[in-house]
Amino acid sequence: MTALARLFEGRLPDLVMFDLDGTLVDSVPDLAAAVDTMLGRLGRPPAGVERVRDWVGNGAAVLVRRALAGSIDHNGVDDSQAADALAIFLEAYSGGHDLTTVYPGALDFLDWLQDNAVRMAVITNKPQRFVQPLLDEVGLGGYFDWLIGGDTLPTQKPDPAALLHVMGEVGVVAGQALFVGDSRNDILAARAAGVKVVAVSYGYNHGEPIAAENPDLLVDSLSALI
Ligand SMILES: O=C(O)COP(=O)(O)O
Ligand SMILES: [Mg+2]
Repeated sequence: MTALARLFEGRLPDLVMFDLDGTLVDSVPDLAAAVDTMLGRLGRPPAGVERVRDWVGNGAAVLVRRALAGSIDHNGVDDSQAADALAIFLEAYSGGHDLTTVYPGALDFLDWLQDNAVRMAVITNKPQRFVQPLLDEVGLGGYFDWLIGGDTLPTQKPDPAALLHVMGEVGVVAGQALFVGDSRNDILAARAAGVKVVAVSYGYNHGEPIAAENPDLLVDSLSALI
């Protein structure tokens, strides 16, 4: 029996919901480039990929505020400057996703789920407008029936609303659904929705080991779930 089937008492889940950044794709090089373009336009020094990696996961507005603060704690950032900076960032990030890559093992797992008629969704805190274009650019455009961005619904992860929304649309109960993610927000959202959660060890999670959040399963590659 596969590690995944063990979580579902011998069968496969009917629905697998995926986080995007840090789980399916390594998007930080493009996000960091857009952050650094924004900082440069404001006359500030670049942040660089390593720092931006720890700031991703709460959506674009929070990423920009963290970049302006130079730290994960963005209290004290001026709201109107943050709004201006966000507009610059969104424009810069619209330039494409040339530096974004699919993680090893992700494509194999998606193909395997598709072959087994498992329904799939992406639930990300990334703004909705970037999700389909990014998936298309990296060759993952054809796998998902539902794409929920950080601004699609009134709340974003760790709120479980997006998971509950997709589960309702598919008509799948919590016990037959799985969430796969890289960060604390993913685990909190999955737990709040009552669904099992697999974490990947290679993602972002603000520089903290995701094992500390006690996922139901922790894998170094999505191909380990096949
Ligand atoms: O903060 C982001 O934009 C990325 O979020 P994700 O990890 O939920 O895909
Ligand atoms: Mg993520």
